[in-house]
Amino acid sequence: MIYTVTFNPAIDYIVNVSHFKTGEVNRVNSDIKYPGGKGINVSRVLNNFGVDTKALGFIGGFTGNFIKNYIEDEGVKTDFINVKEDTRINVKLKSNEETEINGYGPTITEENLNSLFDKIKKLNSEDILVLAGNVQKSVPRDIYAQIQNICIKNNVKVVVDTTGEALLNTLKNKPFLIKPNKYELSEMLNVDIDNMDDIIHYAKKLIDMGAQNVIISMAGDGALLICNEGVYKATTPNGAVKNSVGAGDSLIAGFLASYYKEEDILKAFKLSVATGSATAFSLDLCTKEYAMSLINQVDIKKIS
Ligand SMILES: Nc1ncnc2c1ncn2[C@@H]1O[C@H](COP(=O)(O)OP(=O)(O)OP(=O)(O)O)[C@@H](O)[C@H]1O
Ligand SMILES: O=P(O)(O)OC[C@@]1(O)O[C@H](CO)[C@@H](O)[C@@H]1O
Repeated sequence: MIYTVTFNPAIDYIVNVSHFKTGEVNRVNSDIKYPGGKGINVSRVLNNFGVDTKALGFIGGFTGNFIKNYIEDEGVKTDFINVKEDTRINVKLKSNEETEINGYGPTITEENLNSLFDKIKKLNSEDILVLAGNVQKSVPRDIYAQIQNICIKNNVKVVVDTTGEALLNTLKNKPFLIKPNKYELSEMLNVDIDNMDDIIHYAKKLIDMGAQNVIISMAGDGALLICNEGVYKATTPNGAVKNSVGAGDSLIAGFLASYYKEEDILKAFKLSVATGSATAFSLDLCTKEYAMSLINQVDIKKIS
C-alpha cells in the first residue's frame, strides 16, 4: 500500500478573475473547490491510477469533513486524525498571473503526533510512505526525520516532498526520493542557480547528503533525475496549462504508480513527467488515461 501523510491539508479554492486588480472589488468568472494538500493530491492521483492508497494526516472542522468525504467518495482510503481547529482554505487565484494564498492551518498537539506515530509504526516493508507538504509551526521542524526513524526500523521506503529546513533534516535518513523544484533547490541550499550545470551540481549535492533519488521539477522545462545510474533529463509534452496546482504532486504519484509495480526508476521517471504535465493541462488532477496518452511525448536523455 502507498500511504501519504498530509500534516496541513487544505480546501483549494480556485478562482478565475479576468484582470485581477488589488485594492478593488473583483468578481469571479468561475470558481471551484477541490480537496488539497500535497499528500492528499498524491493519493488522489494514485487512486485515479488504480493503485491502493491510504491518506493519513490531520483534519478538522467542516473544511476537514469536506476533504474526507470528497476523497472517500472517489475511492481513496483515509485514516485521518481529527484536530480541534478547522482545516485551512488555500486560495488559488487565476488571472493574468497565478497567485496563491496558503492558510496557516490548525494547531497539532503532542497527543495528535503520537496518534500519527502509532499508525506509522504499523507499516511494513511492502509499503511506501509519502511525507508531503508544509508542516504547521506548532510541529517540531524535524518531524519528518522522526517519522523516517520509525520507517527505517520497519524497512518502509520514504518519499519526502517539502521544502527548506524540513527537507534538509530528512537527508541524513536517506529518503528514497525527494522532488524539489529548481527554486526550492536554490532556497534550501541558499545558493544562486543560473543554469542547468548549477542545477545538476546542487542536485548531486543532495545525493551526497543522503537522498537516494532526486527529481528536480522545472515546470514547462521538464525535469531532471539524479540516481545511481546517472543524470537524466526529461522533456515535457506539449499542451495548454489549465491549472498547474498539484502538478508536482502528480509527478510523484506517477513515479510511484509505475515504481510500485515495476521497480524500474527510468520507466517511473517517464510516467512521472507525463503525469505532472497531464495535471498541468487539466482543471483538476489528471486521470490515468490522460497521463498515458502523453507518455510517448516524454523524451528522456542521459546527460551525464
Ligand atoms: N507549463 C507546463 N507545461 C508542461 N508540463 C508542466 C508545466 N508545468 C508543470 N508541468 C509538469 O509538472 C511537473 C511538475 O511541475 P513543477 O515543476 O511546476 O512542480 P511544483 O513546483 O512542485 O508544482 P506544484 O507545487 O504546483 O505542485 C513538471 O516536471 C512537468 O512535468
Ligand atoms: O502549504 P503547502 O503544504 O506547502 O502547499 C499546499 C498546497 O499549495 O500544495 C498543493 C499543491 O502542490 C495544494 O493542493 C495545496 O494548496
